[in-house]
Amino acid sequence: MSEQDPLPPLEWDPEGVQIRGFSAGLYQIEWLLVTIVILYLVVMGLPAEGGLGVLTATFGYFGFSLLASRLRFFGERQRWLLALHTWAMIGFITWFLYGTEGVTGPLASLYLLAVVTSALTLGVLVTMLEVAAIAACQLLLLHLQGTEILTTANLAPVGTSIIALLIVGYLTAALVHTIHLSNRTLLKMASRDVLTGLFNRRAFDDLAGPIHEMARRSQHPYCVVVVDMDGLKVINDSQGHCAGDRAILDLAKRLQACKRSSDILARYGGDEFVMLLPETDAAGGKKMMQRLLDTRWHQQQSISIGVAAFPEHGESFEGLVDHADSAMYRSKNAGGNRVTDQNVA
Ligand SMILES: Nc1nc2c(ncn2[C@@H]2O[C@H](COP(=O)(O)OP(=O)(O)OP(=O)(O)O)[C@@H](O)[C@H]2O)c(=O)[nH]1
Repeated sequence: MSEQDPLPPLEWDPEGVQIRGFSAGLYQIEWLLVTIVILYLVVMGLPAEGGLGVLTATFGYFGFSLLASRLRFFGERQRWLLALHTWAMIGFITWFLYGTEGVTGPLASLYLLAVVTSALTLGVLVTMLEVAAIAACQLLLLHLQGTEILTTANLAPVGTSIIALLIVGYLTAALVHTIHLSNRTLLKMASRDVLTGLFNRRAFDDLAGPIHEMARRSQHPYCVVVVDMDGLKVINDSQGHCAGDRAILDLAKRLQACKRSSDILARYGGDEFVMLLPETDAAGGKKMMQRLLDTRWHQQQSISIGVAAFPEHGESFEGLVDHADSAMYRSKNAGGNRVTDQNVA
């Protein structure tokens, strides 16, 4: 609804967005892995024993990563697809090390690629489990090379590399977690009004979009209500801005208390509030706002209210907000403290 991007929509999930974005770019890490492996084979030559197996595994892995990057069947469970990629990476690296120089070779650090991929997307716990799996793979490699694994001297290189993987994995995952938290805080700040804590105008427009779409498809009604305080300037001028702020806060609380949980309430600006009432026609919206006007509080603080409903007063959301706004001004011009709908001439 709102044209003023680039703020993300309210239902924006920074973690989900990051995972989807990372999945789309994952092939770059896998191609880096394959490129390093191929460069190694070009420089060092194919191992005399099992060279064909190493080459087949390399191209097999390359084919897998190409295929897996096209997979979409995991849908929302994109995490599992990412986990599958990292397991395949660990499996391939282990196989490659087995066919070449084993855990003591320079390419043992390739496990870092799998650990960083996991830490960026799958969280601390899964990453630590993957490091444990890598430790098991390294011990298996030592064993397959015929090395006695239960000696301190032989375990030391594996221990050193596992500690490095643990540190990198843990710190990366912790950093990503902090970034998600700050993204959430920023999103909250960008979508809330500072004084009342209600949604701001942009957030309201974003939330209204899907509700309008659903109502349009099902032809179910919804109602837009514009509420404006009467005489806030007088309060500000006579009692000061703090009193004006208190009056705005008070109204926000009352509107909050009168709405249903599915209704959306926002501060549209200044002393103007807007509500969206799903599954409510104009008569229902008017009745609800009249109940609010009938409470004792409004004998002290006057408000003007305008109501417009979909589909009876218009087919576009923006049009309905305009209609509710004009209806609100008609309430104000008629003396305030009343609710008017779009039908009133
Ligand atoms: N205290 C306070 N005042 C605000 C805030 N936002 C806007 N205002 C002031 O509220 C006043 C609104 O003025 P108007 O739009 O004329 O509204 P009004 O005085 O309620 O008059 P009518 O709407 O015609 O009844 C302006 O003086 C704004 O500066 C706010 O957050 N706090």
